Amino acid sequence: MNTVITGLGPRAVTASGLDARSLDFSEIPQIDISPLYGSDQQARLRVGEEVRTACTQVGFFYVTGHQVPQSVIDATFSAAKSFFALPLSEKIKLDINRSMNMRGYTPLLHENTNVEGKGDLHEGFDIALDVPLDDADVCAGVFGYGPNQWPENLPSFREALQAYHQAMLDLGSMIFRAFALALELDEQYFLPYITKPMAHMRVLSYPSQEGQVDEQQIGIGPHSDYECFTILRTDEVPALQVLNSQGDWIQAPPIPGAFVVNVGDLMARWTNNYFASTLHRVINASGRERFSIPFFFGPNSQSLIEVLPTCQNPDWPAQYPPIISGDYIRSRFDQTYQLRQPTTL
Ligand SMILES: O=C(O)CCC(=O)C(=O)O
Ligand SMILES: [Fe+2]
Repeated sequence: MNTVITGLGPRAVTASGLDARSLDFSEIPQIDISPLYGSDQQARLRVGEEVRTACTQVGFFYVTGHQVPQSVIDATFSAAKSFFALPLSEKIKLDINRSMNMRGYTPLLHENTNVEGKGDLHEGFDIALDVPLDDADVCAGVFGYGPNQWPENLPSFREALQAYHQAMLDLGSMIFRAFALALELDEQYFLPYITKPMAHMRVLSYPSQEGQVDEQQIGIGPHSDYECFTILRTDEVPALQVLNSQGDWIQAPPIPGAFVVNVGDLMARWTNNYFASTLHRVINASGRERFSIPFFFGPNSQSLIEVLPTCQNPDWPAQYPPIISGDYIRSRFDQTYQLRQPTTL
């Protein structure tokens, strides 16, 4: 691995001879991960190299060649539309503020991702790994675990989101394999860390903003994600923007059939800032409602996260002390929840 240590930590250098390509992510790479499902070892390593370049230089990439059935995705968007179309009085019965473990409904403007913002212009519904109340970790109060809550009269919503969540657990473990290859670790390195991941997931609905857009009140204010990585699917409405290293916002338009994957802060920390966790935001000024489904993937709540062995050496000492995954994620959720609006109807 060819790296240069900069004031912001090490950056990857691709072997491109003397030619300088002005990549610096005016483009977000597209990576075909289908070799990860096959047995050609060289092809798998090439996927790892592409993922390494994307994660070190951009922090974002599109994934194609996955095995998530289109029917599972379509059913989830359609279920999300039906749910958000319910009257507020129905949705608020599942208020996330009354949930012990951050599951349920968030009304419009109740979340504030940006400390300086005036509330995010989206509604959401959150689920995560469904862990029963009699589970030992739930009884012991381990952060992030517990049961989901569901609308009573919308069984198709529950079925669709559960199937989508399972598909993301499978795709997420494939992406962790690619991360391991990218980091010159054993391909299975991360698997013991994701035997009981919190695996938080949301369906989001963004109304369109008309006229002059107030930068303090957009779909989602500028933020980085907390976990190791996010797998995002959006409908066909372009609205996601990503900040490049020059400080410019770059459009990340939807690509048919592709997921967007972005590195989160816990992975940046685990890799000693080798992987970049990149700021992003959402502005929907398309004239139509927009739907998206982010799935946030990281280790088991009780995993110890220490800078990876391949991401440190005497010239590149670990910049972070070891931390329990759930403690880190809890601290990030606590910050966001402080900015939430209490629910009033
Ligand atoms: O809806 C999107 O495109 C992005 C959502 C997002 O960034 C998030 O939920 O963290
Ligand atoms: Fe995000």
